[in-house]
Amino acid sequence: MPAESTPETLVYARDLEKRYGDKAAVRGIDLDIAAGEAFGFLGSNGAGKSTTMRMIGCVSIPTSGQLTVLGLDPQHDGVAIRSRLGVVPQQDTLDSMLTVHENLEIYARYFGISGKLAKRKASELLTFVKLSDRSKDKVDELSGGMKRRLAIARGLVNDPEMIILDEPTTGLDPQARHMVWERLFQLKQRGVSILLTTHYMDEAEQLCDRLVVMDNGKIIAQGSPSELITEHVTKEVVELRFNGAHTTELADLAEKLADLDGQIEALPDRILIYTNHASGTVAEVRDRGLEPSSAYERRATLEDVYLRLTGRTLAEA
Ligand SMILES: Nc1ncnc2c1ncn2[C@@H]1O[C@H](COP(=O)(O)OP(=O)(O)OP(=O)(O)O)[C@@H](O)[C@H]1O
Repeated sequence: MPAESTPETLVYARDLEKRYGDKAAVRGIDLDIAAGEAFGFLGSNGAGKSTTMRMIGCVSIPTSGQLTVLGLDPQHDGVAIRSRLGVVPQQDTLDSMLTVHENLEIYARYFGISGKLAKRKASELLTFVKLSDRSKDKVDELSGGMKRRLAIARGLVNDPEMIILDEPTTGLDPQARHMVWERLFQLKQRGVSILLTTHYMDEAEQLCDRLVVMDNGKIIAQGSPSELITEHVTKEVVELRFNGAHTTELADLAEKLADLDGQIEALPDRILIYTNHASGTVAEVRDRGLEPSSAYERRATLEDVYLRLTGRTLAEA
């Protein structure tokens, strides 16, 4: 165990790298994730989030660098680490031939839990993820959100100290997402550490104590959601839209605002003004002869942080 990794350190990484042939998927990242944290990996497609999670989950061997998980070395103690982790992969890997209850019961056997104990555990977990009334149904009869909750229950079969979730709410409708979030809040309250990847800024803001923003295999920023916002953007944002105006026209309009107190960002469909004094900004815009078709003030979010750091919105990435 490296000197820097303490019993409270769940994940410790230094200069961690993963290459696939010539392609570097993860390019020398450092991580210090403490027990009890909800820790997020935020970034666009191909940023390296899943590859990092796979290394932490001991299913992918790092090409170079240092990595310890729960104080152990994944290359030598993979089995011991995995027995203490819960993993909820991005792809649905539930067994559609089995019932909801059987999925949990049979998965429990991989961890040496069988018989009455496995049945009891499956029932308890179905209560936890609010699927008790569907326990005899086949998995295919569940909605996407229910399947995701079942996958979370399955990841909890071995009472893990840490659960790893790869994009837990991608593709779910808002109500289903909230159900998943609520279960994850509950888990956190029970002291389970949570690692998750997400494309969703609101998810990261809701769930994560700390997070890293990844881009092109590197960590480009890290901190709590509020630290990231304070460090990289202003408190408030004014969003301006101009009927029918797109990239080129908006870039021209943005130039007329260059002397305003704030940073101006022209997107393909709107102009953003980052400022600490949103009130009064729209009047100043009008003073310069510009008439937005809509203007509204909001607080800055992680989406703004991502935009400032990469020059792209996550939707464009
Ligand atoms: N098994 C593999 N073989 C070759 N290249 C891979 C492999 N797995 C991932 N990559 C590449 O590594 C890079 C990082 O991929 P990764 O899946 O870690 O990104 P991600 O941030 O999780 O993206 P997403 O949000 O789409 O899941 C991508 O360019 C991807 O094509």
